[in-house]
Amino acid sequence: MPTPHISAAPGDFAEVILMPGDPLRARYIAQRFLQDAREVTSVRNMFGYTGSYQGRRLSVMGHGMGIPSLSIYTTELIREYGVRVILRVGSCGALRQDVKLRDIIVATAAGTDSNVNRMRLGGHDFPAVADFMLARQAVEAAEKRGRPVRVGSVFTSDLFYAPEGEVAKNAVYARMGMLAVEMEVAGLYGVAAEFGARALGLLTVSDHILTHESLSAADRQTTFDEMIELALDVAAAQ
Ligand SMILES: O=P(O)(O)O[C@H]1O[C@H](CO)[C@@H](O)[C@H]1O
Ligand SMILES: O=c1cc[nH]c(=O)[nH]1
Repeated sequence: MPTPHISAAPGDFAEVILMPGDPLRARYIAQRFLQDAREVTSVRNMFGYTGSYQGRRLSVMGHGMGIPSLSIYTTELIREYGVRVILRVGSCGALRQDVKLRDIIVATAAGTDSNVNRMRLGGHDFPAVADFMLARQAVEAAEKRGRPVRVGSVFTSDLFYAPEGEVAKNAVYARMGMLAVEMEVAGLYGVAAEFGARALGLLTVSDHILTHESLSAADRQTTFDEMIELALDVAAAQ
């Protein structure tokens, strides 16, 4: 049944879905990589498509920016549409000099300044970790394609434009081993845990917090093919 945020009919989504924040990146992925892609939802222009990739039924849909938006779409996809595997394909800002623009990150875990996972766990800390098999398959797919990836934790921030005190914390996140900052992965892992799905965040570095290099909005929409191909390899293996 349609939800307040998704107009698709029952069965319209595949069990495996790729999710970028940007709905236009979702459209790009559907048009470029899926066979027989069909738009299944467009409420609020948060486009979703279902088609196939290498013979496997597959969906792609935007999840918007920030944990609250992602949580709405992923909860409804899992609970109402039977989605079982969610692969976020996002952008992020590098926190360390050894992480470069356009590097691909397999986000095995995420710290966060958001309170949502504590709300899920009675006020306690939640281990926001990726599904191990999905992470392993992503790393294996990268090795097979001869494509280097960074594997490690990221920081999921509620604020894109952080006040000075919060910006200063970027150095702490880096010191604590985090590779990059973005805005959804910790929330995705919390939703997946609560509703029994499996999830992985793959990220491409679009900005550098230390060097201030950055990609354009157009680049973020259409030039993440190397990461998307890895996500498709993982999706095809489910
Ligand atoms: O490019 P996406 O997937 O949207 O990811 C990153 O970009 C947005 C901020 O510009 C946030 O959603 C952040 O997580
Ligand atoms: O959340 C994000 C996404 C991309 N780049 C950043 O600096 N932050």
